[in-house]
Amino acid sequence: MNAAILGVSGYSGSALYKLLKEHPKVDKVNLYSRKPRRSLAEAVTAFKNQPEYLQEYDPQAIMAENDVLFLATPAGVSSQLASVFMEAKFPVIDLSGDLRLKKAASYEKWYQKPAAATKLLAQATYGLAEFEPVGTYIANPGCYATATLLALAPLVKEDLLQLDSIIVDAKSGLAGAGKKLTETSHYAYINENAQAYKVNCHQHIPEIVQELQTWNDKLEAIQFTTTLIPITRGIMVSAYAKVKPGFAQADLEAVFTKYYHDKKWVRFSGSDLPAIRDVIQSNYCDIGLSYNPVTNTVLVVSVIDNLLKGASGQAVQNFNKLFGFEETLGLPAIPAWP
Ligand SMILES: NC(=O)C1=CN([C@@H]2O[C@H](COP(=O)(O)OP(=O)(O)OC[C@H]3O[C@@H](n4cnc5c(N)ncnc54)[C@H](OP(=O)(O)O)[C@@H]3O)[C@@H](O)[C@H]2O)C=CC1
Ligand SMILES: CC(=O)N[C@@H](CCC(=O)OP(=O)(O)O)C(=O)O
Repeated sequence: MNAAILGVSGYSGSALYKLLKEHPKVDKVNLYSRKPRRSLAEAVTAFKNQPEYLQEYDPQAIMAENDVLFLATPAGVSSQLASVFMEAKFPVIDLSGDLRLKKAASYEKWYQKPAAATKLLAQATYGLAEFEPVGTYIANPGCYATATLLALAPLVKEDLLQLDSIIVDAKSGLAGAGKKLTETSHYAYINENAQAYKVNCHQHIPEIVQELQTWNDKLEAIQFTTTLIPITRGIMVSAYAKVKPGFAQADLEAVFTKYYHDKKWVRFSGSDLPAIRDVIQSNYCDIGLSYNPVTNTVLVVSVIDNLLKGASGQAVQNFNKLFGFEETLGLPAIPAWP
């Protein structure tokens, strides 16, 4: 089987390249770029011993030479590229947010860019791997959205929360912002610092709410804040909510165990709250919870490696599901420690 990547020179594209090169069912990885005729070594110095060249982006050639295309491009790109692949029913796994939101107006409001055509939005499948079936065009979830949705799913699906009380405090390392340098990604700014950003306007808010509403249509909104912290990889989500009367720590743990005991890439640890370090360089989402009977509030902590479970790892998980492979194939199950 051959796999194509557009965007290999970016952070999530590079992580994807490593996974696909080591995947037992992938014979060849073909790389395409808007800046072709470069060796991979020129595009990503860490890959200087790898033989591939970046080829011209040509949808017909991509479909002729590959079985699947991964798009690891920024928002605003795949909305322009998707239609030719959808018309041909050619499998695409899109790491960007372009086809995650079902309503074009919502995309335009939160991303401040023109949306993909409504027909394309309708054909894309939201790819939260633990809960959604795969389609031919998979809109891979956002990194914060993945960690948040996995933290809240059992509680929201079982209707155990006061739904207007959900507050999500999410923290991310810098690799989540991609390779582009900005004012806030200089070492002098990020080092020994923490900064809340995109408060009440983060593009993952509508994505999270859209998915939560498919699970519980009484939910209207969540409070969601993102903070940049001085690490390279990793996301920690702390989700707080008031619990309906009658539930204690053990009851909540039982619900999480029911949902996650058979999920290969979620490790629920009861009242032991996970740390970002526990999942780095793996495809795991680790989750723990603590119920406070004094305030009637549950805290659920979830951690992921944003470049793996939050991007390329979940993309390969979806690839495995799409082609009927074991969900764990080609994915790292041993985190880097220390
Ligand atoms: N980083 C993360 O943790 C996560 C990222 N994502 C999503 O994955 C996508 C990629 O993110 P990330 O890897 O961080 O981004 P980067 O900025 O690191 O990389 C972007 C890649 O896209 C390529 N690219 C940019 N513009 C175009 C274009 N017009 N046509 C073709 N290729 C283009 C770049 O190539 P070049 O500049 O060399 O031409 C580069 O390879 C984004 O949509 C992001 O939101 C999702 C979850 C987590
Ligand atoms: C630290 C950091 O800047 N993170 C990015 C994560 C975006 C992302 O990867 O998600 P999309 O695919 O939805 O754009 C952010 O907060 O926008």
